Amino acid sequence: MEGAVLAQGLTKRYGRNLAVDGIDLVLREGEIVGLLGPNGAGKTTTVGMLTGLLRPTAGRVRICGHDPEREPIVVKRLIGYVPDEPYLYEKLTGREFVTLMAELYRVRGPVAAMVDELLERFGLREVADSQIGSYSRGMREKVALCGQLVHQPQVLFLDEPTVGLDPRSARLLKDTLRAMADEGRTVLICTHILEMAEQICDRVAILDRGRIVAQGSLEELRDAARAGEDATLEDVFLRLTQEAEGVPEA
Ligand SMILES: Nc1ncnc2c1ncn2[C@@H]1O[C@H](COP(=O)(O)OP(=O)(O)OP(=O)(O)O)[C@@H](O)[C@H]1O
Repeated sequence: MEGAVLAQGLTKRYGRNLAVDGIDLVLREGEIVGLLGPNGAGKTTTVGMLTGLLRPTAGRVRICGHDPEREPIVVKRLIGYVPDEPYLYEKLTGREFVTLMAELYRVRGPVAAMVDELLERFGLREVADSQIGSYSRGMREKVALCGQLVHQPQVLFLDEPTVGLDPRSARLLKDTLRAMADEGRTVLICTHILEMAEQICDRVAILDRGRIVAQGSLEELRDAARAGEDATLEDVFLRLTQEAEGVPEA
């Protein structure tokens, strides 16, 4: 079963630095998966390869059965990707930007109404006709997200999605992602915010120095880390990443 996202032996080497070291990952339809790991663990590099933006040194990627290297257009239509610092056109208004994204993705149907609905949902109606250059950090994140939701991607990749969001917007994002998953879509979230992963992810994979050191539901990770029932994801995360670094337990 290939799932919505498949990585097999996925590897990226930068010179002598093995940034991603042969990881295997399967994401199924309808699940929200968190990719967690300390700084420099290889999360962004992994997502770069899954989205076809970075060429793997070795290994195989499939998105809904398609190869991002051989079928880049097909794969780009299927996915959405919001990087941690999205590239935005400062001179465009929010409405123009999301409309442009809809056009690039050849969205059919009532595009203007779809764009309005997204901007409204993310509380951007009042700034919809202002230039993105004047937006706050959170507004920029939200408009970038709208630009990647307008074509209703089958798989959505988000890098550090809630960093600039206020609690209401973070909640809205979580509800939106859950609704997507309920429709059978797949979401991969790279995050440092363990609370967010705990609240929203069906499953997490913990990446450390380019390797997946554990993956599963929070309960499964608690078992893997031999942590007690009341252990938080933070406890589990610290224990697993410390073990991988050979740091003795306190
Ligand atoms: N373009 C590049 N050239 C050389 N090395 C790189 C490049 N991009 C990433 N790396 C290295 O690859 C490793 C993984 O980096 P990556 O950005 O994927 O980590 P990350 O888990 O996303 O980190 P963070 O949480 O800090 O964003 C790091 O050692 C980094 O220095």
